[in-house]
Amino acid sequence: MDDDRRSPVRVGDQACLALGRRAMRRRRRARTRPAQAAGLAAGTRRVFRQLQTRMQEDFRLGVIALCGLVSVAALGGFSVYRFVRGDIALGVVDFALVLTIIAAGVHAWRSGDSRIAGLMMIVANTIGCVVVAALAGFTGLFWAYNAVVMNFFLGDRHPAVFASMALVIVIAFLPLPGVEPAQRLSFCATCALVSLYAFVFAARASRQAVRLERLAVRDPLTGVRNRRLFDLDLPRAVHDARAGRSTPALAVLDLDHFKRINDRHGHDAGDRTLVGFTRILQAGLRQDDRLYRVGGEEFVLLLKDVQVAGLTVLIEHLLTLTRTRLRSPDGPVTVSIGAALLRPDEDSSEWLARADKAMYEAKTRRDCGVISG
Ligand SMILES: Nc1nc2c(ncn2[C@@H]2O[C@H](COP(=O)(O)OP(=O)(O)OP(=O)(O)O)[C@@H](O)[C@H]2O)c(=O)[nH]1
Repeated sequence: MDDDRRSPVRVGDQACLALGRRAMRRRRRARTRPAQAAGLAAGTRRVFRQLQTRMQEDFRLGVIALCGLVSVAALGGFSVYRFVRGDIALGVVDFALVLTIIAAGVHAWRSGDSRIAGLMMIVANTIGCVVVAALAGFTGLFWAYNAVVMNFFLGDRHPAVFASMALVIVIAFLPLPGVEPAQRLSFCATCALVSLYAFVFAARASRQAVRLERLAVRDPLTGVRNRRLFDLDLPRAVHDARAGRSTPALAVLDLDHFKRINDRHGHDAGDRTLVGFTRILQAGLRQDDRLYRVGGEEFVLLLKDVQVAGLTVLIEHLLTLTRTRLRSPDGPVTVSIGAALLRPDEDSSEWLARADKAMYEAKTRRDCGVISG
């Protein structure tokens, strides 16, 4: 009885000891693990995080990456299989497709231009399908269904429709080894139908995606970019500046005595003033300048390429535009602006804090701009 009661404890003890020994071994290994390995793991995690973020932001890049990976694995496998079986020509085609998909993926990742990469994959898919059908005959035709569906997600609808039509027409007339006319007809009809369904689905999905994207990044009242997008764009601007691609500046704009408009004339009058303000600002900005609403009556301008002189002129211009054009039921409205050019050694939050501080300095006088030194 005693033994029975003690035995689970003993087993537990042994298990604990074993766990303890394992933990000690792990700790010892961890102590001796070279710092390089830790650095490599951190680097890999960083790349995965970057990949995840970019794929979430760019729908097409996500499709290219995921479909690309699956296609590379599948076609790579087929390529090896074909070489082993002695189908050198088909093996070469599959291998060329794998290389094109990798090249397209790398291009999309490096340049951020997923459109060209998608187009490259559409062209490769279509030509690949035709060549495979011409070489393999009936069995080669099945790859076309894959390709036509993928095309609608890899690129815009127009090139995808064009590629699908071209594929069906070419297959309809191409001499194919061992393919009966009825099989060919059946393939062309089903492939055209699959393309049509893919087109309808892709068109709806892309409309929804655009709508959702707009809802996610735009301020519903004024239609300008929102705080969420600003939080994403700000570190990107710092990154671009570090890479030597731009000399950016930030300007924080805060309407003066805005509460008074709300209090005296109601919230709707305040809303109309905010909308009017954004219209006026947008009229005075360059195409590359980005305007965000980050709070109630607080806006931020992210300017891509600017120097102190240009920034001074722009701020003067915006102060004048607002003072002379923005009207509320309470009379003319003014704005206070604080700005800061990015310093080489600061991060995004330090940069924003400097621009914010400059705005609070401007607020002491109102209808005024201050550029952080
Ligand atoms: N109409 C309207 N008012 C808003 C909105 N968001 C915030 N507010 C109001 O904006 C006002 C901001 O007031 P304060 O921060 O005191 O600023 P202010 O009156 O402009 O004062 P100064 O900035 O010091 O000149 C508050 O009354 C908020 O209720 C909005 O979307 N619409």
